[in-house]
Amino acid sequence: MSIDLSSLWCQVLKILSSELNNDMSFNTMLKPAKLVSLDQNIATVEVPNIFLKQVIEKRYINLLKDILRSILKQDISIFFKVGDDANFSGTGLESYSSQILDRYDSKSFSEEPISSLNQKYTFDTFVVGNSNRFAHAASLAVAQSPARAYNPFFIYGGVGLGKTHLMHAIGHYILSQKPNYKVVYISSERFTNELINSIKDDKNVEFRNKYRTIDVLLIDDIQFIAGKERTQEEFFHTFNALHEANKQLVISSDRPPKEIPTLEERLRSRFEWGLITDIQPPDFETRIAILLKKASMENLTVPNDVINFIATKIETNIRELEGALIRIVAYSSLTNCPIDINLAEHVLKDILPDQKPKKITISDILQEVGRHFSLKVDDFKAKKRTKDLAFARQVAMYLCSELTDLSLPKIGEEFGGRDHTTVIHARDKIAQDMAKDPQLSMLIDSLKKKLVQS
Ligand SMILES: Nc1ncnc2c1ncn2[C@@H]1O[C@H](COP(=O)(O)OP(=O)(O)OP(=O)(O)O)[C@@H](O)[C@H]1O
Repeated sequence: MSIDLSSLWCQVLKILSSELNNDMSFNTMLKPAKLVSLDQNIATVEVPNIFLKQVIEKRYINLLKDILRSILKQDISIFFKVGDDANFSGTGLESYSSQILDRYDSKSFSEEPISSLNQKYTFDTFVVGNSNRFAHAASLAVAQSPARAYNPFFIYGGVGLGKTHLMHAIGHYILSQKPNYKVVYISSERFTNELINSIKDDKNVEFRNKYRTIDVLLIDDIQFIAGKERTQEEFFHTFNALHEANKQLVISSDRPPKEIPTLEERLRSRFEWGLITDIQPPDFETRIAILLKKASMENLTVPNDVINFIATKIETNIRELEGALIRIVAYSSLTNCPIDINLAEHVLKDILPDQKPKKITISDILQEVGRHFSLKVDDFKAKKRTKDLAFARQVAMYLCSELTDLSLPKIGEEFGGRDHTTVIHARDKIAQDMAKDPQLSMLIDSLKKKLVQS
């Protein structure tokens, strides 16, 4: 793509500043960011420090994606990296940038092996609790006997629960015992991009050699290759080559193999050959232990009541748990205020305004969809069946099945006593059409966003 990055970024910032209507957050959070590369459909945005990186990732990534999509007419993934530019220094937060594992350096295809293990992700720094005890024990067994204990080893669990950490820990452990081993950690997204680049650069053979001659392959977020035929095909052969050569494969995903949609059967069954283990969200005691460990690793002094407060507020994502701790410490150092509950409340209120997801009702959905299609709520319940109305009704049924926990018969009942099979048909039809029609997909996204935010 030959695009002038700075003029593209200027355009993005212009739209952003008018969308946000909020000069403060625009000036402090987003203005210092800059677009440093756009490779295939991956944009890399550099930000001055980890604090801004976390805030922008949490709050503005969807908006930025929408804007880039509207300008470039294609879906763009965005990765943030903390810049080492001198212009960015002086914020007092640079020390935190070392925590970033820059997994997404998406240059052209390179034959160099990747050995990007994060020094901080070891078994020593991993806090074991009920939620991850089995995953930890199995990871250790794999690390102690690569390709002999469990192969492949498949770890799954929700966002930010330690899957990547355990994979890196396996890699470090194996390298400490067998320094000559070729251990490769790669995200599935990068694997896909390298494959695309190797095709583009006519380097298929080199790509194959690179991935089929290693001793341990740690591949993260495998759900990303679902639906990507060529990547699945390539990965299938990589998997076979490594497995047949008795090399260790460790795979992570946000869900178990059988729940990954559009994953080829032959891959799914291979993922189930070895051991599958899950990681659950940590309980309160484990959250406290993780915060204490993190504070001591970073030499941070944080009072116990503040640690307790963070552990109470953030229940499901360890990345957010750590992020909250860092934000509180960063805020205190930038403002020279002591770390106490008041400051923690202030910082977390700002960053995590609403911990509890809003409960969305059928009536909310009918009103929102009705507003979009200029229909009255009663129209959805009526027997009338014009083409436009039928489509709006299907959209509303789809949203009801996605955003409420009501049963399908109950949803049908709310739409003028329709049968639950009508709801199933509407739900599946919209889901299938969304996969083919980006405009419909954008419409559903924007309706969802409005419903969640209203
Ligand atoms: N048990 C743990 N002990 C200490 N730190 C942990 C633990 N679990 C997770 N973390 C930390 O939480 C952060 C997020 O973990 P990680 O990146 O491994 O999550 P993930 O499950 O791979 O998330 P994603 O699905 O987003 O890739 C990391 O900084 C990691 O070190």
